[in-house]
Amino acid sequence: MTHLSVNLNKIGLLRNSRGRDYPNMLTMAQRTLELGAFGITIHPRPDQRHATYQDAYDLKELLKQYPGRELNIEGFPDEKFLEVVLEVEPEQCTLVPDDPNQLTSDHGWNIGRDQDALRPVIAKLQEKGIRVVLFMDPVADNMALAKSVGADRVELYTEAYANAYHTEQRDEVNVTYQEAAQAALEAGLGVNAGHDLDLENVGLLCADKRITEVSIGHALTVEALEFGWDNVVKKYLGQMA
Ligand SMILES: CC(=O)[C@@H](O)[C@H](O)COP(=O)(O)O
Ligand SMILES: NCC(=O)COP(=O)(O)O
Repeated sequence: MTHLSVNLNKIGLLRNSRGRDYPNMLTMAQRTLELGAFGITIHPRPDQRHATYQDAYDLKELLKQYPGRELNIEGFPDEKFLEVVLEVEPEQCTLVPDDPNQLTSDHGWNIGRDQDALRPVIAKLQEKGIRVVLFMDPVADNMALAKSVGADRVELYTEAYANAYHTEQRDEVNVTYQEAAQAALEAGLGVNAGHDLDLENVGLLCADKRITEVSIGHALTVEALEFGWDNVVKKYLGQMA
């Protein structure tokens, strides 16, 4: 079974849009873990508009109550990010080549260009026992390079797959991802996947069992609204009766 790590960035975004701690990140993480999710993912960006660095510390404390479950911290390895991750010691850290002001993640690493910067960062994280994942476009030929800089896993960036899912290109694009996953496995890497996965598209991607873990946040939050909205509106109408 593929592991599900629920990305709580959008809970952070909602919380940060008002001056109080609602929704509460830890409550939502606890509910998620109690429901059986394997892990919690956050992606604190430099402006902390989603998850904050403090969330990383708080979630690590919570995860101690759930042995065998994992905290995955994603982000660009700038000085502050690395300081936090090395202190928090999550089970997994996913390095993502985001610019500081990027709306959302939109490309994988160019390892040929960035290998000299990545190698020492990966080694430092691994010294703390942290599993290191590189966010990668689904290019089979680049998987051996990811292994050569020391990564433990890759995370395949799945926006292109999600975009193709409702088109005639779906199967062809899925094959591209499966080939990239197979190349990663053959290079000795584990395979994660994420970005724009949702209830409709995640099944096909994971069907061939090459993918160990998916992290899902944006669509999961929207789907929670979609599936919960009618119920809650009815409850309010009940209060007005
Ligand atoms: C690496 C990746 O694909 C995710 O971290 C994604 O960027 C989710 O973050 P947001 O929902 O905050 O854009
Ligand atoms: N690594 C991807 C992730 O954590 C969540 O991406 P999304 O589901 O918010 O697009």
